[in-house]
Amino acid sequence: MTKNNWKIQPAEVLNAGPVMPVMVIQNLEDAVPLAQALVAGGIKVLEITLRTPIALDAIRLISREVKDAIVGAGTITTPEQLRAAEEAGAVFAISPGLTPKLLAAANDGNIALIPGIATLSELMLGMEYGLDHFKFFPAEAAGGIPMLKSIAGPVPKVTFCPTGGISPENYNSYLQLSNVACVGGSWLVPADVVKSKNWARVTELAKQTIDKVVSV
Ligand SMILES: O=C(O)C(=O)C[C@H](O)[C@H](O)COP(=O)(O)O
Repeated sequence: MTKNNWKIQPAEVLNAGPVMPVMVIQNLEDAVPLAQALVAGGIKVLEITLRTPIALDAIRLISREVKDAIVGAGTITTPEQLRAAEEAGAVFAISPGLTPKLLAAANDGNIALIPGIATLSELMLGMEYGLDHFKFFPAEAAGGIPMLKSIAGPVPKVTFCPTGGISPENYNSYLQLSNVACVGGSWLVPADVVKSKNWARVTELAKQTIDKVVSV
């Protein structure tokens, strides 16, 4: 489903690569080098969570300076945050869940919303607002692969980005599923690696992860 007012469609975001890093940026000075390191490793789509006070500034900087990145804001739970993310330059927003208010605000706004669902009823509510791409969160805790397979029975035409508990051990199993386009996770940006500003390691980890994707 295409929404003409959105700068980019959810399908494009979820199909731009197999993995989406969930970034928690503590220091603004890390924002651009971290994003560049991920892009150098082959990752285009970045989710910058609004979990830190400088997150919006980080989105602003990365959108301006890392041209090859598709920059999104994560942890969006309110219409106000959605508008702030758009104002900062994000082209999409990801949320851990959904509410009618958030869905309505997204329909009126200019950036794509990829809301989180963990139940069929939440999924059906999102579909009522015209969406067909969702985050499945928290993936492992909410039923993991068996849950996604079960959803594909009654609702086969919806695509997911499972996030929450995804790891180097299980990401390929998720990527094999018919209703999964990509997976998200913080494992791609380990806090200690960022803290030590080891950007080469960030690039290496991204490359290794993409290289090990088993094509379906
Ligand atoms: O902050 C948000 O917007 C979230 O919805 C949560 C994150 O996507 C998960 O916390 C990532 O999960 P892990 O990869 O298991 O660390």
